[in-house]
Amino acid sequence: MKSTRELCGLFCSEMQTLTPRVYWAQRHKEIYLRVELSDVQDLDVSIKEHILHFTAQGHGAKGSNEYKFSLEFLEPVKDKPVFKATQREVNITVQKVESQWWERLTWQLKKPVFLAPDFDRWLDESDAELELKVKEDQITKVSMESRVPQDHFHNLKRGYLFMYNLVQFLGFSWIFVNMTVRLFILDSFYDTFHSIADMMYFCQILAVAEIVNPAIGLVKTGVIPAVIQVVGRNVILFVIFGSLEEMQNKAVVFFVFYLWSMIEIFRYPFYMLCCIDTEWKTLTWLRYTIWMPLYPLGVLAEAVAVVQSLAIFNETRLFSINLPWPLRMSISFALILQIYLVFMFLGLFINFRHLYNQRRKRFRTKKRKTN
Ligand SMILES: CCCCCCCCCCCCC/C=C/C(=O)SCCNC(=O)CCNC(=O)[C@H](O)C(C)(C)COP(=O)(O)OP(=O)(O)OC[C@H]1O[C@@H](n2cnc3c(N)ncnc32)[C@H](O)[C@@H]1OP(=O)(O)O
Repeated sequence: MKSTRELCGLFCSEMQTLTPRVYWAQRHKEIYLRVELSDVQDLDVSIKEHILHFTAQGHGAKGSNEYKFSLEFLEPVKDKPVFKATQREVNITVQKVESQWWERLTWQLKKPVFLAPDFDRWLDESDAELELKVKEDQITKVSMESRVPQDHFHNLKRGYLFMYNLVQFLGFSWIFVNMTVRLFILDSFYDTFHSIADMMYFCQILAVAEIVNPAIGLVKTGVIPAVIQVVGRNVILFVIFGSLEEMQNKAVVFFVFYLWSMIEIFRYPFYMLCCIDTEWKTLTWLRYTIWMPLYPLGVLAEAVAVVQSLAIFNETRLFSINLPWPLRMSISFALILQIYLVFMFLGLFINFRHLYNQRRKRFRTKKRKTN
C-alpha cells in the first residue's frame, strides 16, 4: 500500500513543465499575446526588467500540465500586463514604453519555437498607423463633443417653436381656405377685410415672435429681415387697412391677404418639420422657391394699398403731425407714407437678397450632402 506522499510524488513527476503555443501581434503602443491553453488555473503573468514570465496549469497541446514561458522583449515595456483567461486561451496585453513599431518581438534574434504571428490580429505598420489615426480621431471627436455645452432647454425650445409654427400654420390655412371658398363659391371679393381681419390681426401680432426668436438666439437667422417683414406687414395691416374704413372694402385687401397667406401655408409647415428634424423635399423646394414670384407681387400689392390711401390721409388729416410754434406747420401722414414707399422697395431688395442667399445656401448644402 502506497502512502499519500508517495502517490503525490508519482503524480507530480508525471506533470512536467511545458511551453504553450504563443501567438503575437503588435500595434504602435502595445503587444498582444494569445496563449493557446484551455481550462487555465493558477495563472501568473508578470513582467520584470522587460521580461515577461508566464506560469499556469492548463490543458495545452501536451494535455493537462503546468505550462511556462518567458519572453525578453526587444524594447522596454511597462511592467503591468493586462491579462484575461477565457475557456480556450489566455490573452495578454503589454504596453510599450515608447509608441513605436518593433521590427521583432524578442531581444534574441532567433525567434523562440513556441512563438508565431497571430494572423487574426496581425497588421503591418502602415495599416496599424491607419488604425491608430482612426482611434485618435474618434477620441478627439468624443472629447470635443463632451466639451460642447449641453443645451438643457433644447426640447423646450423645439416644443415652443413647433407650437408657434403650428398655430401660425393653422391661422394662415384658415385665412387661405376661407378666402378661396369665399372667392369661388360665394363670389365675395370686396368684404375680405370684415371676414378675415380678426384672424389676420391675431397672426400678425403673434408674428412679432419672429423678431424676438432670432434676437434671443432661438433660431439662427438675421433679425433685420424679420423686422422688415413684420414691421412692413403690420404697417399695411394696422395703419393702412385697420385705421381707414375707406380702404377696407377695396380689392387690394384681397390681393395683399391672399399673397401673404399663400406663402405662409408653405413656410410654417416647413419650419414645423425642421423642429422635428424631418424634411419633405417638395415642401423645402416650395418654401425656398415660391417667394420668388410672391414677394415682389406682395410688395406691389402693398404699394398699391399705400398709394390708394394717400388721398384719404390727405383728406382726413388722420395722423397728421402739427409742429409747434414757431414752425406752425402740419405734416400730412401722406408725406410720411410717400417716404415709406421708398423704404418698401429698399426692404423688398434686402429681403429678396436674403431669401435668395438662404435658397442658395440650402440647395448648395443639400447637393453637397447627396454627393
Ligand atoms: C426699422 C424698421 C424698418 C422697417 C422698414 C419697413 C419697410 C418694409 C418694406 C418691406 C415690406 C415687406 C412686407 C412683406 C410682404 C410680404 O410678405 S409679401 C408675401 C411674400 N412674403 C414672403 O415671401 C416672405 C416670407 N417670409 C420669410 O421668408 C421670413 O419672414 C424672412 C425673415 C424674410 C426670411 O426667413 P429666415 O428665417 O431668415 O430664413 P429661413 O431660411 O426660413 O430660416 C433660417 C433658419 O432659421 C430656422 N427658422 C426660422 N424661423 C423658424 C421658426 N419659426 N421655427 C423653426 N425654425 C425657424 C429655419 O429652419 C432655418 O434653419 P436651418 O434649416 O437650420 O437653416
